[in-house]
Amino acid sequence: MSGVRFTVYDFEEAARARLDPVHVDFIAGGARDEITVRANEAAFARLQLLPRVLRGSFERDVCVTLFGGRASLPILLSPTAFHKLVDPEGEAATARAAAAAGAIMIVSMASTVAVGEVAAAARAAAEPGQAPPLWFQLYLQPDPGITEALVRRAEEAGCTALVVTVDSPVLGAGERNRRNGFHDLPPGMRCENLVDLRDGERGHIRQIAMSPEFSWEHVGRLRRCTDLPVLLKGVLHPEDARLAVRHGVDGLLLSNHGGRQLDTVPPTLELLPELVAAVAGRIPIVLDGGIRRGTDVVKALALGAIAVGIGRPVMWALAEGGEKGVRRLLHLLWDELDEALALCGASGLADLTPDLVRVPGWGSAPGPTVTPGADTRRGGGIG
Ligand SMILES: Cc1cc2nc3c(=O)[nH]c(=O)nc-3n(C[C@H](O)[C@H](O)[C@H](O)COP(=O)(O)O)c2cc1C
Ligand SMILES: O=C(O)C(=O)c1ccccc1
Repeated sequence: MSGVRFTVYDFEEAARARLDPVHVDFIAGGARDEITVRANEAAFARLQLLPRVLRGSFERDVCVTLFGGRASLPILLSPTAFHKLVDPEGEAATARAAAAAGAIMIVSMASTVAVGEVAAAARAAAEPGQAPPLWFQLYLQPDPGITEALVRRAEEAGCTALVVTVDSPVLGAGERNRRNGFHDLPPGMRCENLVDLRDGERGHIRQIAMSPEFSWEHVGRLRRCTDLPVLLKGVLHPEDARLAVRHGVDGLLLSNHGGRQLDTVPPTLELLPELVAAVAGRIPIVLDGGIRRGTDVVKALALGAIAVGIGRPVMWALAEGGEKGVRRLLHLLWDELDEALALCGASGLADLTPDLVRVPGWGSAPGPTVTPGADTRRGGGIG
């Protein structure tokens, strides 16, 4: 049905050929001039890799443990809404592919399959007892009862972490959708996690409330209402990262929403060193935005991310070939990552250190935390 896909970009091309252009715009689009959308990918292209040689990296391992859960690769499926738009099985197909690959999937609050069903699909696709962790993303809701009900649904489904998206006090990313008149899910699809939580508005794209009313107090409240690890998605300012730690947040998903919220914010990769310095090892940082290659993963991990997330590539792969498409995508990225490790002389993710990346020209490793040349003596010198 589908041809060989050699790169993430092949999935995008195939998906574009297959999808309604309105849905292509929904997926590809970003806020306003889409400056941040472009900047995310460009930041990875700009950074250079400086590999080590002769490090005996015949056996390589890219497994990662996050909040006690193990994944076969440090690439998470970032939360994306509306998978049924591109595949009839929607998030269930995505979850089967993620589970088969041993990848952590973050189920969107705006999923078109209920989180309990997504979890069941993941369990069914994994080796017995081997289902990789499933996390749940949510937007705080003005009615605290709705927020709590969502948390309970995620817990009951067996999700092992909550990801609270805090970059959406209002919904961004509107212009392409407005131009296209894309405001509603088509008939037969709806945000299944919200069903029965409130009346009316079902199937409407805005049935999820986004509100600028929230403050750190609400994060504290959520923190107290669950034992699950809580991550914040969309913290960009280092001062907010410090506040997150102070409010008992367990991790950050450093994200600019794929350039879909505030336009002209910096690419996430460029913010990573500052945020790593701000949290100072107290909580892990996952980064998303613009990851398209194994070398992109290497760069993010070298600069201190524990793992990365992918958003659009998952949508493209699901559109291209359903469950199998997402499986192929994850296999392809795993393969690229493994190759990049080998070429960098790394045997594992711990070998990915800041000295492996450089800014062009005369640069040393980027970011304020890194002293030029500081890592060159790692593992002992020859003298
Ligand atoms: C079609 C689409 C839907 C998204 N839906 C959500 C969502 O429901 N919740 C959320 O927190 N982020 C959402 N995001 C943002 C992603 O989680 C992620 O931050 C972003 O896509 C990463 O950038 P990338 O697409 O370059 O990989 C969405 C992104 C896209 C492209
Ligand atoms: O499109 C998005 O980026 C997004 O986050 C979203 C959230 C809820 C419903 C639809 C899309």
